[in-house]
Amino acid sequence: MGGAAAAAAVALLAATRRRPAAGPLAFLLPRAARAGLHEAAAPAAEEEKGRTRRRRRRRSSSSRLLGPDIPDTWDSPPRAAARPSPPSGAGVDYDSTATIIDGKSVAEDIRFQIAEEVRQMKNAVGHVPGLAVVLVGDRRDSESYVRYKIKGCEEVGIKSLLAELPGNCTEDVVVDSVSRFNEDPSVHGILVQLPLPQHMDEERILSAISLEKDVDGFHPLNVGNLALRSRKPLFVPCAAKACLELLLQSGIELMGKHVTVIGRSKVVGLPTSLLLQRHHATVSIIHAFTTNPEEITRQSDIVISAAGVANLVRGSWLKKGAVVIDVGTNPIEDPTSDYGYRLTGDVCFEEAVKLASAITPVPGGVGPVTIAMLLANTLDSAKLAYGLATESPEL
Ligand SMILES: Nc1nc(=O)c2c([nH]1)NC[C@@H]1CN(c3ccc(C(=O)N[C@@H](CCC(=O)O)C(=O)O)cc3)C=[N+]21
Repeated sequence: MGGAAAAAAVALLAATRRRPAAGPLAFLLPRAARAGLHEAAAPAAEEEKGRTRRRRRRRSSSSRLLGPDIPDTWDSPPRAAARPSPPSGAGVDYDSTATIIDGKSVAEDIRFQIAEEVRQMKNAVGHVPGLAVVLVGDRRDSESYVRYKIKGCEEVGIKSLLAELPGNCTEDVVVDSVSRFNEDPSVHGILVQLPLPQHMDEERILSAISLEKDVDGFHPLNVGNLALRSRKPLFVPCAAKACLELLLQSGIELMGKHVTVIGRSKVVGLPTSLLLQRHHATVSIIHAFTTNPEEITRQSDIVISAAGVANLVRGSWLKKGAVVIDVGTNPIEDPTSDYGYRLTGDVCFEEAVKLASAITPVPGGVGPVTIAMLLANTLDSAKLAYGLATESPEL
């Protein structure tokens, strides 16, 4: 190592040591992770900010949710702050409360359309789509989500199959169950409900799902194709699609907007941030090691929270007029409710509703649309299987 490189390495080490072990969201982490592990700070490379780019549509066929396919063409030399955008909703009276984005009715419309397509499929090929759900263990929240999924299938005429396995079964038993569904031609989508019991290797079980039936979109090839803008994944994770659907249907501009995604899970945070980049948003991702989450979030035009922490996002985290999408579904003990608990989001709704220009409630926001997107992915998979798809993704 040369002198300069060695000096740089020492400086980096020193900087690393100076960093606190974890940021304010560290309570999200298991104890072991909090104690020592931490990641390199992400360079705040907001390259696109303030620069103009030529907008040219190359291909009109890319589907709406995957975002418009526009090349990154940089003006040279870059002009700083070329497009100062006014604060979104400027001039609006913020004493008035936010528009409540009605996920239930969006989901209903999507289900109506899916039901019609399922009928057409049955007429054309004599088959309906099939969804298999694998539920391991007896978590109450997982049991309710699985119930919603099966009810959704019934409403649109999709066949559903449920494999319920005990929490103490072996990984092999789960993989066998997945393999049987892989081979069943009446099954077009397979979903293994997460989280799995701690002793199980999630990656092994999820990679047993065949790519063509991965309606959750968690297969590495689907995630990779989502990340590569020139490619199209077979399936995009349902919650990410739900967030984009709600933003697009609410007429919210994404191109060039600063969006903060709180959480980086494969179920929500990661795919949502990738999808947003395909829509040309400038994306900040906040997680348990982020040192200044409140500051970053307060600069955002749009905040999407999927941290799984009740009341994490307070009013002080939001810029006036921001759009808030709350993906959190946190079970809170409530003896007065039917199942002994109720759901609450990540966002302190009472505070946020006074500042935001639009906000999704919990329940009745992202959740129902997520289920509708699962049904949509299952329908798409069946269309591919029966040769009814008009547009084939790249593999
Ligand atoms: N392999 C896998 N795929 C998933 O997509 C997946 C998962 N595992 N594990 C858990 C999370 C969570 N999730 C929800 C979906 C719908 C509602 C939903 O419909 N919520 C209603 C609930 C209404 C109520 O209970 O009061 C609402 O928000 O209105 C909630 C949560 C999917 N997930």
